[in-house]
Amino acid sequence: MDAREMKIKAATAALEHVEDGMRLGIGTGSTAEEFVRLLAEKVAGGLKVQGVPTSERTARRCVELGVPLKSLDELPELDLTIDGADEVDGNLALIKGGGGALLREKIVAGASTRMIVIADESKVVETLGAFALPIEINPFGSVATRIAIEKLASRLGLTGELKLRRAGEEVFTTDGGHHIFDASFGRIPDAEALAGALNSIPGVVEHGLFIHMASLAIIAGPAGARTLKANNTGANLS
Ligand SMILES: O=C[C@H](O)[C@H](O)[C@H](O)COP(=O)(O)O
Repeated sequence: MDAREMKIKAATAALEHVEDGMRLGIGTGSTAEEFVRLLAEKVAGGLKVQGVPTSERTARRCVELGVPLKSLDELPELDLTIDGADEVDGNLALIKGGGGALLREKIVAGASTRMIVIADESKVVETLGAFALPIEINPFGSVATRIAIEKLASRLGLTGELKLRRAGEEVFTTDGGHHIFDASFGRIPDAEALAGALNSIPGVVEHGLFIHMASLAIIAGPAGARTLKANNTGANLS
């Protein structure tokens, strides 16, 4: 099974959690896009859902494929969000934001009763941090914000490069008009402490640590899909 087939496998299993009439948060990224494609087929077949997209990219894809959309202001309470991740640990703590959608993803997941993560086995780690942590910042005072992040991380025993994300020649700009530092801290033993600390820096808009947000991860590997719940419990799906 190649990488795309694994994403499809996870997205297919996630679709089983979608029920008629649901208000659905719809994630961003290549795995979430497989979910959108499969969801659109179900919608064409009569399934009634209302989706809230986590990015302009996902919104465009939903419109192209005919998935009905609402804004989060129109639909501020959601039943379920299905989204991808860059890393997942055994307690379902996540790193997200590789596609730059972390802020809207976190707002949408926070407005949802449940969040299900879909990913392939390559995303599962023992300790978060091999993937550089996206930190969304306000462009104003970004040098001061960088220094504040570095000082604070160092107090937690973390050091590493903070790379300003670029899109070709330009600085990458998020849907919210912000910039992103990708922080290569390496292993993050206490993600909760880092998350809290980053939230205390005024120039930090949001960070890609999603802790205690997901209730289930559907992980697809060459042999099939399995579920992962907090504290390493879960089951094989096929
Ligand atoms: O900002 C992007 C998101 O957090 C994505 O869900 C994450 O980067 C995973 O994307 P993919 O499914 O393409 O690996």
